[in-house]
Amino acid sequence: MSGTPMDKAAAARIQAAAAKNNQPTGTDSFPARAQAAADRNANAVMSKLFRIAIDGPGASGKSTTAKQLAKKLGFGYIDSGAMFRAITLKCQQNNIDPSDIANKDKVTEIANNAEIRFPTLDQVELDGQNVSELIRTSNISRNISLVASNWAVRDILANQQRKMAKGEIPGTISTGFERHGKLVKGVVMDGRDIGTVILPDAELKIFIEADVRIRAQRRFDELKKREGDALTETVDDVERDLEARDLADYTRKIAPLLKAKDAITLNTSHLSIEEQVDAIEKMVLERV
Ligand SMILES: Nc1ncnc2c1ncn2[C@@H]1O[C@H](COP(=O)(O)OP(=O)(O)O)[C@@H](O)[C@H]1O
Ligand SMILES: Nc1ccn([C@H]2C[C@H](O)[C@@H](COP(=O)(O)OP(=O)(O)O)O2)c(=O)n1
Repeated sequence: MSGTPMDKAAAARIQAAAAKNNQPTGTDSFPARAQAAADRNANAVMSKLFRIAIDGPGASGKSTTAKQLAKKLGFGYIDSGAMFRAITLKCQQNNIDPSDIANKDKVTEIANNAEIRFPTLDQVELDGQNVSELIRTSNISRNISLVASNWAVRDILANQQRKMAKGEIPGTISTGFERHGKLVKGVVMDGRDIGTVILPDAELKIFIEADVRIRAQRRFDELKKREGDALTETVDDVERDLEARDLADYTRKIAPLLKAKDAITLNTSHLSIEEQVDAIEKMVLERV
């Protein structure tokens, strides 16, 4: 795609200067080269990704919003929580208890060797297997905080998350959208430390919140839909689990859940999914 044409006055000025200096004005002329440089510059601006960092506590609506937003804008999507969930699952599959300090190196090895991919907006793959459903059980949620507070695991995943955001590790593709005649490509990443640690210079940072009872009810409904009569937990159980995980996330020493200074708070307690997606889409359009 070519960039914005130089304005006529600038081209005329260059043409006049070239004539004065007796320079050629054909395809290898200064104006032609200046136009090519302007095009390259415009393309460089367009190839810079618009990065949206979404953080917040569990079941506040981050991933639902991030996915729909990514779909609407044609952006890539990286679910950083799913990566911690996948490592927790892999520990369980290998009978490694992450709470046992003696297993520290084994947990690091698991994280180092785990290949986590997002082939579509809704799919999570671990070592080539679709684990999208397996990672969302309450059992994984209850055991994840030990993995999330392991600095070696965080370091390994942080590295992968930054590479994914740059497109250096294959992820969901950004096709982008047209705005003012330019193609805007981007990526949405959600988690706990995206705006503070992973992408501190993201173009837009959102901190999503919702009342804990509302979050518990939403997560309960989701689990009920997935597990049906097999679900043994009540809304109160889900609320207790969420509170315990929030506490672990807010108080851990490394990369705690924190609202970045320049993040915009969005409370979704009384919003519909469509309203929260539209609100962030509006913020994106205001900035590009
Ligand atoms: N505004 C909303 N109204 C009703 N349900 C919602 C809303 N936002 C999210 N949900 C639902 O709440 C549950 C938790 O949302 P999710 O996006 O998974 O949260 P998070 O990624 O923050 O853990 C999902 O089942 C989702 O469909
Ligand atoms: N960037 C991130 C993302 C998730 N985590 C950890 C802490 C979270 O409690 C778990 C699960 O995250 P996830 O976003 O999947 O959880 P919820 O869907 O919000 O319940 O992973 C993290 O430490 N850092």
